[in-house]
Amino acid sequence: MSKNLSIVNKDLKEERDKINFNVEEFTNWFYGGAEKVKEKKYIENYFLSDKDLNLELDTSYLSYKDKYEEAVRRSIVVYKKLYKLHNEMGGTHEDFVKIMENLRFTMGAINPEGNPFVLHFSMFALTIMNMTNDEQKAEWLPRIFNCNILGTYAQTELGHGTYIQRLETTATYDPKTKEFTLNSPTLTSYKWWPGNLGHTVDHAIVMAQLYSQGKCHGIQPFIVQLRDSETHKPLPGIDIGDIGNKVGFQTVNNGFLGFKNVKVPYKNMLMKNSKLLEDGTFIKPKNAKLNYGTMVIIRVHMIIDAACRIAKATTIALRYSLVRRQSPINPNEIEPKIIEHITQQNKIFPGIAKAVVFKCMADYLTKLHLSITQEGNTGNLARMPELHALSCCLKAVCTNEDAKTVEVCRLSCGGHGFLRSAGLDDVYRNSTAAQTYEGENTVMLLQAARFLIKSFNEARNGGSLTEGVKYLFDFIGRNGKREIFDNSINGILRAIQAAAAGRTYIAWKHIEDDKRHNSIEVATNLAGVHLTKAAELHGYVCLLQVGIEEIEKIIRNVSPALGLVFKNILELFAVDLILNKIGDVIQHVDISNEDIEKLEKQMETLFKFFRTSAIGVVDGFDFSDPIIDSTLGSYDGNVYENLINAARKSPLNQEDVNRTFHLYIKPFMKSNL
Ligand SMILES: CC/C=C\C/C=C\C/C=C\C/C=C\C/C=C\C/C=C\CCCCC(=O)SCCNC(=O)CCNC(=O)[C@H](O)C(C)(C)COP(=O)(O)OP(=O)(O)OC[C@H]1O[C@@H](n2cnc3c(N)ncnc32)[C@H](O)[C@@H]1OP(=O)(O)O
Ligand SMILES: Cc1cc2nc3c(=O)[nH]c(=O)nc-3n(C[C@H](O)[C@H](O)[C@H](O)COP(=O)(O)OP(=O)(O)OC[C@H]3O[C@@H](n4cnc5c(N)ncnc54)[C@H](O)[C@@H]3O)c2cc1C
Repeated sequence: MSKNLSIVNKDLKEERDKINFNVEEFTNWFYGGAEKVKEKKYIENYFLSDKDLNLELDTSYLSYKDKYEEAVRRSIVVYKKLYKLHNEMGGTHEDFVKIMENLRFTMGAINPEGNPFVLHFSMFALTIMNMTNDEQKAEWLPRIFNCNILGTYAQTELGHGTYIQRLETTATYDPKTKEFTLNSPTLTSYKWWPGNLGHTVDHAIVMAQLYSQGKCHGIQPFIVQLRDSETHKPLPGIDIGDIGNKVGFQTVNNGFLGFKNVKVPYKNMLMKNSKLLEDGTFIKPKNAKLNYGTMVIIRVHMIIDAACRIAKATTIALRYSLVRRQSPINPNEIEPKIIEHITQQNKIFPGIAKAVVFKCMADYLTKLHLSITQEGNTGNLARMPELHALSCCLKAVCTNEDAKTVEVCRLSCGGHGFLRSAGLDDVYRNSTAAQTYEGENTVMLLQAARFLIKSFNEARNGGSLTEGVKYLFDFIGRNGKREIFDNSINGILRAIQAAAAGRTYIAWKHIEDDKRHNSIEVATNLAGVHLTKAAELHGYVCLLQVGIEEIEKIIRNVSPALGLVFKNILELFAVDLILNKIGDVIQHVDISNEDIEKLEKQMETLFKFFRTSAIGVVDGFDFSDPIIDSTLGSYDGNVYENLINAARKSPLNQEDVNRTFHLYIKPFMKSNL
C-alpha cells in the first residue's frame, strides 16, 4: 500500500531525513522477508482498495444494530474476495493461511470493533482440523472451508469460564438411538460469550459433560447445528441470542445458548482424542488435556497480536510526539517537539522495544508449538505441559504489557489521545479483551506457576529441568547467597532470573509452611500472590532470554547500521525491565545504589541514541494509513488538518442548529425557571 500522497509535515520530514539505517531492511525482518512484505502489501491493497467496502463510513457513529449489520456486510465483501484471491494464488491450504495471516490487521481496519466471523475462521476451523478423526475431517472440513456452514467455539457458560471441568451443559448418549441429547440443566449452564454465536453462525463446537452408561466422562467437544440452513431460525430446543453491549468487541456478536433435549447424532462427537464406542463404552484419551488444544494454539497466536497492537499504538504516539510542540524546555527558546521531554521518551521508547521483543517471542513460540505438535502426532506428549505453561505465562505477560503500553500511548497524546479519531480506543479495547479471553490472566499465571513449583521441586531433588527453567538450578546452587549484579545484558538477564527464582522459592516456602496446617490446595491458594509474581517474572525471563538469542542472530544477519538499532532496542528492553522490577531484584541480587544509578543513566544514553532511530523503527512496522486509521498517527503527520476534518464529519455538524435547541433548550432558557 502506498504512503499517503499529501505533503509530509516538515517536522516529521526532518526526522525521517536523519534516520541512519535502512527502514525497508527492518520491515523485511518484521514480516519475515522481502517476499512476505510484498505479499502483505499486495493483500492489504487488494482488500482495502475495494469501493464496495465503503470505508468512508465511520461506523463508530452507528447504532449497535447498524454496526453489526455493516460489519457482516463488509465481512462478506472481504470473504468473497478472499476466496477469489485464494483461487488466483493456486488454492492450496498454505495460500489460505497466508491470506488469513495478512488479513488480520486489514480486517481490523475494515471492522474496527471486531469481526463477526472470526471464530469460524479461527477456533471453529482449528478445532475441527485438530480434534476430529479422518471420517469427521472428510465430512466437515470441505463445508467449513466453503463456508456452507458457519461455526463458533462454545465453551464458556454463565456460571463457569475458568474452571471448565465444572461446565454444566450435558450430552447424554443413548446407544439405542445412537444419539446424544444436549441439555442446559440450569441457568448457569447457558453458554455465554462465544463470539459470532448470537445471530451469525449456524453451527458450534459445544463443550459438554459426556454421560454414557450412567457415568460422567468429563467435558468433550460436539459439533452441533443451531439454526436452520435455509431460514436461519433457531432449531427446536435451541434458545439463542446476543449478550448485548460490551466494553469493546461490539460487532463480534458474542452470544448465549441454551439446549432443551436437542438431539445430536453419534458421529458429531469429535473423536480424535477421547472415543465413544457405539455401544456407549468410553475410551479415555492419552492425556485428558488434549481437548484443550485449540486454546493453546490461540494463546500462541495472541503473542504476535499483542506485539502488533503495541507497534500500532507506539507508531501513533511517536509520530504525534514528533509534530506536537508544547512547553519550552529553556524559557526563551521555541516550544520543542514533545518528544524532547524525556518523560515522553520514557513513555514511548520502551513500548517500541517491547513490540520488537514480543515479535521475537512470537516467532520462537510458533516454532516451539509446531515442533511439540509434531511430537504429539507421533504419540509423544511429554512436552505438552511445558508448552501449556509457557503459552499461558506469555499470553498473560504480553497482553498485560500490551494493555498497559497502549494506555500509556493514549496518555502520551494528551487530550487528543482521548478522541476516537486518534485510533487508540479500539486498540485498547482489543488489548484489554485479550487480558480476559482465552484464559483470564491471573488464572494463566497460576497455571504457569504450577509448572514453576514442580520444576523447583525437581531441581531441589536433583532431577532434570527443561531448558527455560534451568536458572532454578543456579538459584539452588547459590545456597542462599545473592546473585552478584553485573551491568551487562547477560548480567541483567541473570538478575531477572535470580528474582524469578527467588520469588518461586518464596512461593514454594509459603506453600511448604502452610502445608503443615492446611491441605496442599489451601496452602497453594494462600501463596497465590507470590505464585503470580513468580510466573510474571518467569515470563520476563523468557522474553529477555529469547530476545537476547534472537537479536544476536538478527545482528549477525543484517547491515551494521540496523544491527546497532537492534542492539539499542534490546538494551532498552532489558534496562527498562530491570528498573521496573527493581524491588524484586533488590530482594535477590547484590545490587548497589550506584549500580541502579548507572542503570538509570544508561537508560538516558539509550534514549539519546534511539531518539534518531525511533521514527525509522515505527515506519518500519509498516502500517499503512487505512490500517493505522488515526488522525494523530498518519504517515504525513498533518495532525491538525486531520483532526478538524474528522470533527467536521461528526453527525452533529451536518446541520448548524440541532433540533434539541427548539425542542428543549430554547423553551428552558425562556422559561425564567
Ligand atoms: C476456514 C478457516 C481455515 C483455516 C484457519 C486457519 C488459520 C487461522 C489461524 C489462526 C487464528 C489466529 C488467531 C485468532 C485470534 C483471535 C481469536 C479471537 C477471539 C478469540 C475469542 C476467545 C475465545 C475464548 O475465550 S474460548 C474459551 C477460553 N477458555 C479458557 O481459556 C478457560 C481457561 N481455563 C483453562 O484453560 C483450564 O480450566 C485450566 C488450564 C485453567 C485448568 O484446567 P483443569 O481444571 O482441567 O486442570 P487442573 O485440574 O487444574 O490441572 C492442571 C493440570 O493440567 C495441565 N494442563 C492444563 N491444560 C493443559 C494443556 N492445554 N496441555 C497440557 N497440560 C495441561 C496443567 O499443566 C496441570 O498439570 P499438573 O501436572 O497437574 O500441574
Ligand atoms: C471478549 C471476550 C470474548 C470471548 N470469547 C469467547 C468464545 O468465543 N468462546 C468461549 O467459550 N468463551 C469466550 N469468552 C469467555 C472467556 O474465555 C472467559 O470469560 C475467561 O476464560 C474467564 O472466565 P470467567 O469469565 O469465568 O472469569 P472468572 O473465572 O469468573 O473470573 C473472575 C475472577 O475470578 C478470578 N479467578 C477465577 N478462578 C480463579 C482461580 N482458580 N484462582 C485465582 N483466581 C481465580 C479471576 O482471576 C478473575 O479475577 C470470551 C470472553 C471475552 C471477554
